Amino acid sequence: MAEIIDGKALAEDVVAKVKTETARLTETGVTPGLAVVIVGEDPASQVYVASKSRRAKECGFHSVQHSLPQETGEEELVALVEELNADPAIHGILVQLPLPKHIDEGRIIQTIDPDKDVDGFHFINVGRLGTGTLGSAFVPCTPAGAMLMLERVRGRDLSGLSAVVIGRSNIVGKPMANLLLAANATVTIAHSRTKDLPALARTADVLVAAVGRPEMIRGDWVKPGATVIDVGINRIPAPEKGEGKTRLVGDVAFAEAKENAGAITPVPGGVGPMTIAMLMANTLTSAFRTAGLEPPAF
Ligand SMILES: Nc1nc2c(c(=O)[nH]1)N[C@@H](CN(C=O)c1ccc(C(=O)N[C@@H](CCC(=O)O)C(=O)O)cc1)CN2
Repeated sequence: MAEIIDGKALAEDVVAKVKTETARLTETGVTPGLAVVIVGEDPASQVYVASKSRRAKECGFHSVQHSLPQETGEEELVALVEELNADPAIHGILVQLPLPKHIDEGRIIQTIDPDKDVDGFHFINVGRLGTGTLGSAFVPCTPAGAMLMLERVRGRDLSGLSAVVIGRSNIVGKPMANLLLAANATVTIAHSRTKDLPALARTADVLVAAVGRPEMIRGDWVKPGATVIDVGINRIPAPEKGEGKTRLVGDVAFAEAKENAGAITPVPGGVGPMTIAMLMANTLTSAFRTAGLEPPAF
């Protein structure tokens, strides 16, 4: 039976460290500032943004939230991001995704000052991560959190281990693969066109699922003793809980996979809470850099 890697507990540890380091930085006259921008009324996005703003306050940050209506124009959003770029009290800017369809997401992300891009989505930060220039990069929060969870069971150096990342998104799959490579794992990125995915998954000492398909990765895809990191967060119908009720599941069939895995992250309570904790860590890092100080390591 696998060890369950508790994302909620680890997220609390990260936030506790952010709080301590924020207090230390604030004594020098710099308070970390985070601006969170949301456009529209998507209920899940509203929950995530509220959690981010709440966590930022809890950490002692200067926390600003801009909630814009669904019909906000692209130029208006660009203007807001430029204003935040120029605001010295703001060290981190996060624009919640997805944006409404009439707004070019790519343009908005590239408008964010790379040195305030605490989501790590700007080309400059993608390039820094891709070239292993991690000292100056912002690493996207979900893969950064997933790596901390992995570190708890496998340590920092993954030399000699094979890692398979299922999913090739810019937000999770590709940065995760780069982080695993930077930790010396031998990395394969798999996707919907990969031949015999179950057989490839079974070769992995570290299996990362980031496909966005509920419970696609079955128990017999998991090599005995492997570490399984489930990045998927999918809401599915749960008629057993009552009519119209839903429940959250990952991309991994958890009950089956935990029988084979050595360690596994749950959903909920796994990578999700770590995403928000790492946003706090990235914002703190940005504030330390702005102050010309060495940021704490997470
Ligand atoms: N600009 C960004 N947009 C989005 C990101 C991101 O990193 N940056 N990631 C996701 C959503 N997300 C944060 O924004 C996020 C998703 C899920 C969780 C989380 O804690 N999930 C809980 C379950 C919550 C529930 O009950 O619904 C869990 O897994 O335990 C946190 C953050 C897309 N957009």
